Amino acid sequence: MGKIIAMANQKGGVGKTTSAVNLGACLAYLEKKVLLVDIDPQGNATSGVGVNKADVSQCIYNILVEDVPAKDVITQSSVPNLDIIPATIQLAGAEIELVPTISREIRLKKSLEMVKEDYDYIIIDCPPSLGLLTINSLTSSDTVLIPVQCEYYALEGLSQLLNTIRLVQKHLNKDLMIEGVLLTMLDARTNLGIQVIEEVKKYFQDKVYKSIIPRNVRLGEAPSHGQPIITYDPKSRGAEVYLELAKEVMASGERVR
Ligand SMILES: Nc1ncnc2c1ncn2[C@@H]1O[C@H](COP(=O)(O)OP(=O)(O)OP(=O)(O)O)[C@@H](O)[C@H]1O
Ligand SMILES: [Mg+2]
Repeated sequence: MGKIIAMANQKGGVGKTTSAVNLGACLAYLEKKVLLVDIDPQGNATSGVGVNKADVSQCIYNILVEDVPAKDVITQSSVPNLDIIPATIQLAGAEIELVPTISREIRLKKSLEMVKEDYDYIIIDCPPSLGLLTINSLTSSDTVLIPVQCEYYALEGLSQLLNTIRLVQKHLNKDLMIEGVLLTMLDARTNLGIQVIEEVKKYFQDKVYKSIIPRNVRLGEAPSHGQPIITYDPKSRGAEVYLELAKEVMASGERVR
């Protein structure tokens, strides 16, 4: 039975997609069967694993709004063991179209239940908002992984996210847990980064991963080649650290079980 992890933070550009793609690809590299779910209309996770959005005939929109079964939408990525439910710009309308529909918060959950058995991990790349798409993701998930960028105001907005998580726990998914907090884009040359690490650790304590993602040029380049870092440049520091993260995620799952 697969573990479903939502990669969420409503703040834009903190490394959600980079982490969803690269954690997913590293778990796949470690021989886990992984499904990446792109639920962001920007579709960056989709193109990040080598799927051309222009060639996508059905995407997550059709699952959420038209009840198309997930298995009809799942596509193979450029990476062995890594499948994807793609997103295209069509999804931009879903947030509004879903408002008057029945069971609008549990549509993704219902759909993923049908394929959960086929995977070890399902990773959902959320959009930068706390709207219905993110609510659907949190409702479907066993845990939420929160990427936090190592910059000034890193903790700003996190109380809103934690509040949304609490509301989802209360009304929609009582078993939702925090998987962990991932520090991203650390520039080790500055004192600021070190201060942010201390601040985030004070707040989230042992929930913070030991693996801290550095700012790494190769990580920024890989998406434009439609590849995760583990295939684009396996020897880069970015690849090493995402592989360490994948091992941490696997180890913590084993502790819980
Ligand atoms: N560790 C890193 N080193 C260098 N560049 C990075 C790193 N992580 C992310 N980036 C780059 O920073 C930008 C934002 O990252 P990403 O798209 O992963 O954030 P996001 O939280 O998914 O953004 P959004 O909220 O728009 O969905 C991208 O251009 C990405 O390639
Ligand atoms: Mg993103």
